[in-house]
Amino acid sequence: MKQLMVVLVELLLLLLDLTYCILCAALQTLLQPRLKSVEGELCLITGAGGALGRLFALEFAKEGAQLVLWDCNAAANEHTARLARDLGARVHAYTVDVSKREDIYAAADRVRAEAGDVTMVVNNAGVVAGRRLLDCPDELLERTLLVNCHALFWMTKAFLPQMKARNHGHIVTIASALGLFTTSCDYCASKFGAVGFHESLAHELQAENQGGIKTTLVCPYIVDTGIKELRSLIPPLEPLYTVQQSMKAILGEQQMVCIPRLIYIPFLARV
Ligand SMILES: NC(=O)C1=CN([C@@H]2O[C@H](COP(=O)(O)OP(=O)(O)OC[C@H]3O[C@@H](n4cnc5c(N)ncnc54)[C@H](OP(=O)(O)O)[C@@H]3O)[C@@H](O)[C@H]2O)C=CC1
Ligand SMILES: CC1=C(/C=C/C(C)=C/C=C/C(C)=C/C=O)C(C)(C)CCC1
Repeated sequence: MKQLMVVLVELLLLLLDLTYCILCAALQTLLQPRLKSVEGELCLITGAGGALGRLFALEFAKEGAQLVLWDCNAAANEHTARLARDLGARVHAYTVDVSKREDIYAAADRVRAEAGDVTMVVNNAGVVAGRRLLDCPDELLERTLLVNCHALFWMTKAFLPQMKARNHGHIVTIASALGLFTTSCDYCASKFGAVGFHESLAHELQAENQGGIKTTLVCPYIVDTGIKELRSLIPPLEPLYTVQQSMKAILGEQQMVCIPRLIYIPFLARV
């Protein structure tokens, strides 16, 4: 009799466990945003030879997008291109220094002629000087602002007109948690600029009824990509996890994503 009771209780627990799992799965499915398809989209990624840029390229390739890869590091960019082609993607790779406005415009013209109209831009290229203000050469400080912030203006001016003509496109800004609160001078200034740029662009598109053009802001905590200037006591994020979370936000056409969610705390405290 006692043994039968034990078996019954165990069966009941198993049933409860199963119900809980089914409810969780159903809730997750219901709450998950619909993810759009990027099959056939022409997706340009800057800094595609770097750690996150390469992973973005491979994720977009898996999703069926055609790729335009930009990086100032030709060898690293070509390596990403090869990996993406191995996944079956059509890839155009260009060596471009996005700190130079005229280089961006010239490369954009080449892309239009050789690959067609870009429908998605992932502004991912980024640098950091990582020195205290008074110890840092002016050129290094300037470079951070040019690559992380000014380039967003020129990239958008180069590719937004064709998106507007079709009211279709997506502009992604890879900023940083350091675009929401401060630690290092040049990097934070540039990433605050990136966040401000993203927010203003989103407002401008909304005011112009260009609802078909989406914008997504990505603000990750430190990622384990080897940028030695970005260190903290708390362990860094895994690059693949960071990119997969970003992809969910991009394909879900989310306005913004903080990775991890804890980063929303300083963001909300800002208001
Ligand atoms: N790693 C981190 O902890 C975090 C990174 N981010 C942001 O994510 C983005 C990607 O970072 P991550 O992958 O770690 O960085 P990486 O340094 O690994 O990659 C950046 C890539 O951009 C290239 N690049 C640098 N300057 C230029 C330029 N002027 N023109 C074209 N390409 C350029 C780099 O080339 P080269 O190697 O030759 O310099 C490199 O290939 C950046 O915007 C960064 O600020 C945000 C939060 C945390
Ligand atoms: C404020 C804050 C945090 C610290 C964040 C830090 C230190 C972020 C550094 C980010 C960097 C260096 C990004 C590079 O692009 C925690 C611990 C997540 C908890 C939530 C509040």
